[in-house]
Amino acid sequence: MQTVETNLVSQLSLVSKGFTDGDRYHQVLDCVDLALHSGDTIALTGPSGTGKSTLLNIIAGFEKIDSGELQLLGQQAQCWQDNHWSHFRRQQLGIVFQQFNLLTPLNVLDNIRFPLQLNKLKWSPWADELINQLDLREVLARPVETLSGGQQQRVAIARALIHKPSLLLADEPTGNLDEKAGQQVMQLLCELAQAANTTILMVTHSDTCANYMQRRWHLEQGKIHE
Ligand SMILES: Nc1ncnc2c1ncn2[C@@H]1O[C@H](COP(=O)(O)OP(=O)(O)OP(=O)(O)O)[C@@H](O)[C@H]1O
Repeated sequence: MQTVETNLVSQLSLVSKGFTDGDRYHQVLDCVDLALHSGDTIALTGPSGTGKSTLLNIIAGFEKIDSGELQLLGQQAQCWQDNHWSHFRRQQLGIVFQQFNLLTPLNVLDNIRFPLQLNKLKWSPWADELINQLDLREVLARPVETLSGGQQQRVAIARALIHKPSLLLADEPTGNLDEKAGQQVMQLLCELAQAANTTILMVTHSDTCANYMQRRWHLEQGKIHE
């Protein structure tokens, strides 16, 4: 009898993905197998251009796989329709994009509480803690486009965490922050992982940040090495 792993958040089996560049095919993931369990915190490292963002985009449903299987919360996600992906992203996922992807007509507070409104959730003590820890209280009324890169990154982190997602995908979440702010963000991520059993897959080029995570996956030449 097949046993079902209840704490399995995502599993990739023999996943391959590539892009066509003119008449050249560039393989980015080559038969990758990996499993993410509840509460796992993983740093994803590897040289520039090896496919780290692509892997996050696949798990978030922004890129389709060429072959293999993608499982999310026990379901075959490669068969999901757009509305199923939207539902999953809204309820289960927090994403910190490399380019932040903030909602530019809105101010900081409206950006941060957007996931709460989508999920019909109330403001919580955790929301206040995020704002304080990320030092955003003074700028809540400011339009996001008037903020510095580091401030925008902190808004993006607050927005990704505010609904306590079961899975957080973060693409270099401390890339624009100074050392102190970067360490505060890493501590927040670890706190969230413990308090809410959130699984974290975080792309980073920083050894210091990677050391905050329990495990490290290195992506190179299409393969993941632990
Ligand atoms: N939509 C796309 N169309 C064509 N090529 C793409 C696309 N997305 C990514 N690529 C290519 O796939 C490769 C992997 O890109 P990806 O952004 O995933 O790398 P990365 O490891 O995240 O890089 P970095 O560390 O510089 O952010 C690169 O060669 C990139 O040019």
